[in-house]
Amino acid sequence: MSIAKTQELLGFDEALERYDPVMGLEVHVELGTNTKMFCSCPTEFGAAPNTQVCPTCLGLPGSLPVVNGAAVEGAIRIGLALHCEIAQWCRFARKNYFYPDMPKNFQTSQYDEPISYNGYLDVEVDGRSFRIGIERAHMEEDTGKSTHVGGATGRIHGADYSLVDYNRAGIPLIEIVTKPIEVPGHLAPAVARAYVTELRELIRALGVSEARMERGQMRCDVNLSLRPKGETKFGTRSETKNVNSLRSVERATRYEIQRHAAVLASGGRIVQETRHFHENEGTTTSGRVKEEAEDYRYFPEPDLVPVAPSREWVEQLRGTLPQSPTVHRRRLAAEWGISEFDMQTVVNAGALEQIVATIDAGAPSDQARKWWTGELARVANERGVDVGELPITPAQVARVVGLIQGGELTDKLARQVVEGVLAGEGDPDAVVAARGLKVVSDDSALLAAIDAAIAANAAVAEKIRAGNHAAVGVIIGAVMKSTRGQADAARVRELVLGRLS
Ligand SMILES: Nc1ncnc2c1ncn2[C@@H]1O[C@H](COP(=O)(O)OP(=O)(O)OP(=O)(O)O)[C@@H](O)[C@H]1O
Ligand SMILES: [Mg+2]
Ligand SMILES: [Mg+2]
Repeated sequence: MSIAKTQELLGFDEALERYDPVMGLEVHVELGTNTKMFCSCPTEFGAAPNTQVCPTCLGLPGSLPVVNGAAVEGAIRIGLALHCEIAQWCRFARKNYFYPDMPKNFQTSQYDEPISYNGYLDVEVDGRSFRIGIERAHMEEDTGKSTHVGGATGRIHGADYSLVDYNRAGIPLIEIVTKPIEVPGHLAPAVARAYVTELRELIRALGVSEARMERGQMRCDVNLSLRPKGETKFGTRSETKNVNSLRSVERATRYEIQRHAAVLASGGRIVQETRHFHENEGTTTSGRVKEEAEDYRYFPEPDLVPVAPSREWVEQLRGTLPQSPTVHRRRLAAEWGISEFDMQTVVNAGALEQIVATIDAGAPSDQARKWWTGELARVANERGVDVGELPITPAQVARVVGLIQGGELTDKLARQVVEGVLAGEGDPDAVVAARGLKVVSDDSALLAAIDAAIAANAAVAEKIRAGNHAAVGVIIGAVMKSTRGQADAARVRELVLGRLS
């Protein structure tokens, strides 16, 4: 059943003839610290619900928060990597609102005094570079996680009941907010995706988070507005919350451009509201009318001392920054002998990390690239997920490549092995065994198949005997068919010619 109401859309190109989009991206990153932001609860992913909680992260009376130094360090390193200024002195603030996933009824965040501000990140799309301004990157804590059960939709409206897990409440978050982004409209969705991709690479290079979007370790809010061409004043924005894959960031941006355009073109008004993106339908629906900043009644957190990182510490942390992802990619491209354009294809496929890991597991770089940007990218696209979410590991891909190079699999058989791994049939070797996919390398077995093919194609065999070697393909084809593609074609050719000379 389609849940999202079908909404009038304007064609993408048509929308961009009349309006220019303005975007703002808010990315939340969960830091991979051992303990939470303001208490010493563990942060392990996947623990039984409500087992990693204490009076502080549950907001019980009498509990007091203490700032996690490792989280501040992570925040500063992220700020420095984004070319931000680091505050000499900053405070936490209470952001007040009521929601069941937030036991304290306020979120400890930062408001007008973020730890870092005014930076940028460069991204590349279609061979063009865009500098995305960073407004600020501030520290806060995550909320609990709610699950809405039953009802007609499985969503909060109409659910029978909701469950909440507070293990996530209090996990350190860095919220990275861009300045308004103005790029050529037709590139806006790709630039949004490229920005989140680049940011993810950077966060991983820093080692501060695994930034796995499918685990919610990195989530993006897509703010979007349109303004009539030639106008300078920004239009009213919508804010699509918690978009959780690279592909969805791109799709949500595109959808909102088309939806805004349809509303505006028909004389309607955009209301400032939060929206939800639905992966299956590729649409957004209205969430809640957005609070204004004053609705949150921000005020300085009285239970925490200000954070005043010394300049020596900041400079020392600057010294720990990794090579920028751009420089790192240039080095890899040179190592692999590919152009920067090919490298961009790899990055935009979101496959860089998988390829590096596959090479580390022993595969040559061209083979690793071929699988991740070819067959696996195709399957990911078909399933509507990012390649990193496919149920196959770099080590498994490296094993498949190894089997091809050892002459035990042909390319065609290898694709079936990969299909088996993706279908959950186990490791490559298990799939080979279970599906009987090994190359038939035993000559006597091949000869039996060859003799049968010769007998079935007597006229062709006669031509080959008479010296017409071009006809050999017919016999090879018949052998490949009878061995279900499990023979090595080159070896079959040798044997057929040997038989018929
Ligand atoms: N008219 C607009 N059109 C598109 N983007 C906008 C517009 N005005 C602001 N933005 C962008 O939207 C984002 C707003 O994020 P910000 O965190 O500042 O505020 P918020 O969304 O009100 O707060 P919250 O953190 O509670 O979601 C920024 O990236 C900003 O650049
Ligand atoms: Mg927002
Ligand atoms: Mg925000």
